Amino acid sequence: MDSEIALKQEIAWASHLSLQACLLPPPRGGSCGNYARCVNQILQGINNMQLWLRVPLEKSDSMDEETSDATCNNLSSRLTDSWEWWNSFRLLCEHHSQLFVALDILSSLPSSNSLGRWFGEPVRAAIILTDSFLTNARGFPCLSKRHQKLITGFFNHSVQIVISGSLVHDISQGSIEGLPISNNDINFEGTPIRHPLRPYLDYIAYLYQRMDPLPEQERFELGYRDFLQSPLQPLMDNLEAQTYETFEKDTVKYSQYQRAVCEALLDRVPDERASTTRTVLMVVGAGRGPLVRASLQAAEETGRKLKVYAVEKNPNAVVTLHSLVKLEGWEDMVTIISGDMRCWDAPEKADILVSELLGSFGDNELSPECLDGAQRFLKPDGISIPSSYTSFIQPVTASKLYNDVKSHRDLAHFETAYVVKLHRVARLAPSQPVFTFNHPEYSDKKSNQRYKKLRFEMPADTGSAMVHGFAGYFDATLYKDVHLGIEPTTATPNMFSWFPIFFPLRRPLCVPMGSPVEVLLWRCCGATKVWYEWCVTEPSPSPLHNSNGRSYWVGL
Ligand SMILES: C[S@@+](CC[C@H](N)C(=O)[O-])C[C@H]1O[C@@H](n2cnc3c(N)ncnc32)[C@H](O)[C@@H]1O
Repeated sequence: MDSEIALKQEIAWASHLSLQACLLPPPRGGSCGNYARCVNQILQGINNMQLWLRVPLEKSDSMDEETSDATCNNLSSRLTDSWEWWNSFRLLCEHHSQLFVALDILSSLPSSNSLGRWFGEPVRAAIILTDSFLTNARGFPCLSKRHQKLITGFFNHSVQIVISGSLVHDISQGSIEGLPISNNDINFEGTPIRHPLRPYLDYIAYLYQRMDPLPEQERFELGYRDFLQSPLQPLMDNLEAQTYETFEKDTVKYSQYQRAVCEALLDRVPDERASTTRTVLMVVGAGRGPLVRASLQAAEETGRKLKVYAVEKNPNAVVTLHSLVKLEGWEDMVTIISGDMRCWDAPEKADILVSELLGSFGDNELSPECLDGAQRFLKPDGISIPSSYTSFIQPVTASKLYNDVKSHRDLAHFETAYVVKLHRVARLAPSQPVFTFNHPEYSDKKSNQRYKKLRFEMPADTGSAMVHGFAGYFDATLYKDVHLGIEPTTATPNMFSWFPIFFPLRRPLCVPMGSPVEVLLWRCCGATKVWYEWCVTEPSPSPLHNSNGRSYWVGL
């Protein structure tokens, strides 16, 4: 019962001071269920108060103690890792969005995979005990390489660092001398004073200062981290000027396209015919013209002659496209077509078809359906850039995303795929390919419907984990060896046009250590829409998500 009394005292103190957060000591010898019940009452009773549950980053003796509570008894016999304790606790609190974790960092650390799980959990603070510090050659505190890496990871995830314990390093000789003295080190009489734990703080500050600054693009994207966005619908909707403007800033994407067009032109037109052959290239879904520019630059670079058709269905973008062609003096080379590529009656056939109709999950902006229409006017031996694209998924812990979806309190939001700059997530297993589309595709049996069953095995030393959904990516082959994509292991460096996609699960899936995760995904096509359905079958079945596209679909 000690811990319950401590808990009540802590809460009383915190609410008296109108604190926003309160750090809960772990229950010692008390009842786990009763403790959770108490926390639930507080979470319900005090609006907006955050409760930070203190969990050791190791197996803790307190967890093995006999308790009177059945839940806790079962728990203690099963527990091999403190994540399980936290998990049981948050299940008892129904994934409450105000319940957070403060991790006690001890001198030994679990494996990297085991640690990695915490980056998808709501960790607010890391409490480093002074006896976890090592001693460097000069007698000062320092941390092991693994601890340093962990702390840097916490900095990257805005986890507050707390130093706790007593001074266990004898640094009397070098205390003040040689170290900068801040105003906080001087008392009102001007005499230098130091907090006894100051050497530990200095070391943590040193680790922070040593970190590489965020690249400019990452800084720009800070506000998008873990923020759920609805995917674009460039076929059904007309994109706004601002959206095109953002696309056009991504020079990496266009230089990959330029490289692909260069290689295609060189393959298609040998040097001896370069001055006599004019290649017909069609940019389908030209937007405001960046791929037209990249194609013309490729022609100049390779010394090939080009005739370009720019097909675009968004009338607003077509206006800008006309201005661009006039401004650049491309009138003799570029013909603008205002209309939908699926029903355009082309006056001639194309040697090369260039498009960028890709979503975060590759086919989710309906590139397959659009290019099916466009391949009618590609020569039988013509080239499509991209020539193929594949989607990928992997299971993730993402408690913040789960709570954000849950906050809408409806089914539809749990059956929607979101575009999101993933940050506070733990990627639990390597990603695997889902659906592939090739272009052109002349097969009689051609269908854009797909079905895939995937089985993910988490590394054995991860332990148990919580899956809140699946992160999705794509990789596209533009032409031969030129690719672009966002799949984490092969992602095109410095390209920022796409964030990953996230398929949530209605009920978070608890995966026991060593159990595989089996997931089924469908791409379904109707007369007016395309949609995905998904479910999990192992370790325990989930409901089928988005049956018949009832919650989320992409309009044709
Ligand atoms: C993702 S944007 C790419 C725009 C531009 N190519 C770029 O890279 O910046 C896709 C463009 O294709 C256009 N689009 C989509 N489906 C189309 C269709 N069926 N026919 C013509 N244009 C289409 C959209 O209006 C949009 O401008």
